[in-house]
Amino acid sequence: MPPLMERITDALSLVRNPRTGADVMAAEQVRDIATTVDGKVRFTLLLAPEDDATLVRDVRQAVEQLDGVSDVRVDVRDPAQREPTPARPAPAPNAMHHPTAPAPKAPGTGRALPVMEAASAPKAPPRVPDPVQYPNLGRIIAVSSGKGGVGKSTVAVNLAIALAKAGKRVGIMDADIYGPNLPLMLGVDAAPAVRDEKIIPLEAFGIKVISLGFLIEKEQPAIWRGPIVMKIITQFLRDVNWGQLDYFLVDMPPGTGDAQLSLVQATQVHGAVIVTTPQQVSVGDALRGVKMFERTAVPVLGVVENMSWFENPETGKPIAMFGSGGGERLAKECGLPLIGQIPLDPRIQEGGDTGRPIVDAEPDSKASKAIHLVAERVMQRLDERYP
Ligand SMILES: Nc1ncnc2c1ncn2[C@@H]1O[C@H](COP(=O)(O)OP(=O)(O)OP(=O)(O)O)[C@@H](O)[C@H]1O
Repeated sequence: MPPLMERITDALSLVRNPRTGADVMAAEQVRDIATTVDGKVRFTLLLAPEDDATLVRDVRQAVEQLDGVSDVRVDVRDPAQREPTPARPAPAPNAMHHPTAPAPKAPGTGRALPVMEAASAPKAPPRVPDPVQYPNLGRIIAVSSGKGGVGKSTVAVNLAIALAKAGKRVGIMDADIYGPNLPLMLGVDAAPAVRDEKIIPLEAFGIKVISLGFLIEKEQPAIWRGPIVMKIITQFLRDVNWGQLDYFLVDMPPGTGDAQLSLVQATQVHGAVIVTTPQQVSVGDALRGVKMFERTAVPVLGVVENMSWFENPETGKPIAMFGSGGGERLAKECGLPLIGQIPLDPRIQEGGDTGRPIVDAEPDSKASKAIHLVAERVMQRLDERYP
């Protein structure tokens, strides 16, 4: 049977708005679909004043009749209303914490996010939550990039392992909710256990890791937005049993969207690392990222240029494959230090695809050494800022 989320979206695609004749999925009238492990489904329906209210019943019925669905909750919202900002989640435990809640399902059998019970559309006026301190997480570092595909996750994972190899206690959270790829890169993919109302992170290469990829059904459409993103991030910070860490890395989605804002609203981020590539002619995207962190009082620790050069296997000389100077230009323009240049190395991609990051697989490679250098500089910059 296809995953529940797919069946829900398929069922909703058959529901037509009598006023427009369009199906509610194609017309983007349904938002923020969330499921729990025990079959509770919740979503928002945008219902304009001129729409027929029977649409609420129709969408509910379409989902209720699906196998495995135990409860359906439809939050109706006027599309003219501004998207609500969630109030800070109440400390009270939600579905995931319920002692009788079933454990997450095994991998590949239709996992669902065990977090959505409390994800109600707030009735109170929107307010921005106060950041919460999580002293057990140590220094919180956001690894970010202006664009996708520059190697941000690769840098985050290898940096985390390099810090662990330096004797630090390290955790990493995949906030790249639109394309969580830490499970693949670290070769771990299982539904984490829940013990004493906390999620137990998985461990790989000496680091603790949690990813939405462990919890959602595969191929789930990327429709996490606004309030739901905030919920996920808060739960990953608060409801995962991280133990005491020295460094907590957050692999951000590219750009400056919901997740970036949610993270800085949810907690104090001690520093950000911006990953870029040499060919980034225009530094505009990355610059916007830097500005966003600065606006939210998150110090940017530096710029890492990835895929900086390629070593000619015959001569051992570096070749600038993709032009040069992008990282330096960005660093200069933002008044930031360039804290590392990582070469293009096919073994990095191999390591990413096979779940054996290069810092572990090829510790003596130039790429690994460059990453260790980044780790040292990150630690140093944080020590300077937070003596
Ligand atoms: N220095 C490198 N040398 C060779 N391949 C690399 C290097 N850095 C990253 N890659 C490869 O490039 C691809 C993109 O990397 P990655 O997924 O880390 O990028 P990203 O910026 O996190 O992308 P997105 O945000 O879109 O997920 C991957 O296949 C990765 O293995």
